[in-house]
Amino acid sequence: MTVIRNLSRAISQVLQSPGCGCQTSIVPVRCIGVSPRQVTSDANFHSVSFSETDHPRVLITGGLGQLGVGLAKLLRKRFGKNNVILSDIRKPADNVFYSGPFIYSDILDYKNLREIVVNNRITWLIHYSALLSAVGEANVPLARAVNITGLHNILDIAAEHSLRLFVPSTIGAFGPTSPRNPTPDLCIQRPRTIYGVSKVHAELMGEYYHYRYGLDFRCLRYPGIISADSQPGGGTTDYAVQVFHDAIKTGKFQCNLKPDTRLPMMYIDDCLKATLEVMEAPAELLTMRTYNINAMSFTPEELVQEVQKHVPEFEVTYNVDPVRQAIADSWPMNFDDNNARKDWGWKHDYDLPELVTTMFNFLGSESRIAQAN
Ligand SMILES: NC(=O)c1ccc[n+]([C@@H]2O[C@H](COP(=O)([O-])OP(=O)(O)OC[C@H]3O[C@@H](n4cnc5c(N)ncnc54)[C@H](O)[C@@H]3O)[C@@H](O)[C@H]2O)c1
Ligand SMILES: C[C@@H](O)[C@H](N)C(=O)O
Repeated sequence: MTVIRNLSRAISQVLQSPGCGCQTSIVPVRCIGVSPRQVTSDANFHSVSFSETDHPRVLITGGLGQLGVGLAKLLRKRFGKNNVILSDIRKPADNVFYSGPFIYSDILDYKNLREIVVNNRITWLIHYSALLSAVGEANVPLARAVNITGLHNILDIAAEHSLRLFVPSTIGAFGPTSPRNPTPDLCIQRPRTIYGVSKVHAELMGEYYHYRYGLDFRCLRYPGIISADSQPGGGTTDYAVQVFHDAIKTGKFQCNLKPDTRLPMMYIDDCLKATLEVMEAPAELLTMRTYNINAMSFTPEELVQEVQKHVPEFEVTYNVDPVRQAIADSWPMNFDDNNARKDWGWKHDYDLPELVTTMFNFLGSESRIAQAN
């Protein structure tokens, strides 16, 4: 019995090693790189073999947005600076450029993506490029190209090169006919934004590639993310970041959502921690490939009350943006993330008071430094 237990533990350790993207085969001998673009209907993907001490070689697409730079910092601490490559179509700031490898990559250029993956021996792909909810509604053709066509490129590259692939989804993948309080992992998903539609598409395509081709696809539905040292890229939850900057700069804030609009939110450190944890989770713990994650849920009114504990004279007025309000009214109010907690031990660190204190500590010290210079 002991021998069998040890043997099965050894096999599962091989399957759990960070670089191993294999679920379908117990003995991943070598990579057979077959792309769904190139091949037969019954193709099966196999993993590259890795020694257990190997670190993954990570490529982050869309890395200059709100989340990518922070994720690169976290992953570089864990896997080494040169094992994590940031990429985007924009020009990086000096501090980002000099903090580790950066490369130009347009996800709509399949050949260029493939070249980057091959030349850098990438094993993990974190796909952050996207147009968010509000900017997506302002430019539907571009959102469709980046969020859907771009995703197809990413899926094919990941399958062809046996990568472990992370694609974030969002609370925006639900719509007005979904249960909103709370919203479980599995329920009706009929979003009314191109952003939401593209994210449901990503969830379904990723899961399909997983079951059809053995792609190691992993996906978390993020709530609205709040960060101090990076700006949001044009979403419906952006107000919850701007409020801190305005409280410090002017003591006044104009909110573009109604005071009682409740949405799930999360501090960036929790979001990045969850992303690393799900990427490192042993495959056999994942009973699903797409999980809700949650930390807190609040309205603008509740956030303002918490902000006023730090800036008592803080004033807010409401000037509702009908596009953003309609989007927010169709999204979850509370997120049910019990499956993530049960399967791979997800646990958030920041609640609302902790988040607000952390934001003010960070932004306050930044503005003191700016005043001193
Ligand atoms: N920030 C949030 O609150 C939040 C919540 C849920 C899900 N997400 C998801 O997390 C991911 C990262 O979010 P973010 O807030 O950092 O987004 P962001 O909008 O701040 O950044 C997206 C990046 O994608 C890049 N990009 C656009 N077109 C591209 C192309 N053709 N090729 C390569 N890059 C391109 C942009 O230059 C930008 O830097 C997105 O997929 C988003 O949907 C974010
Ligand atoms: C929620 C999330 O996907 C993004 N922050 C948006 O509002 O569009």
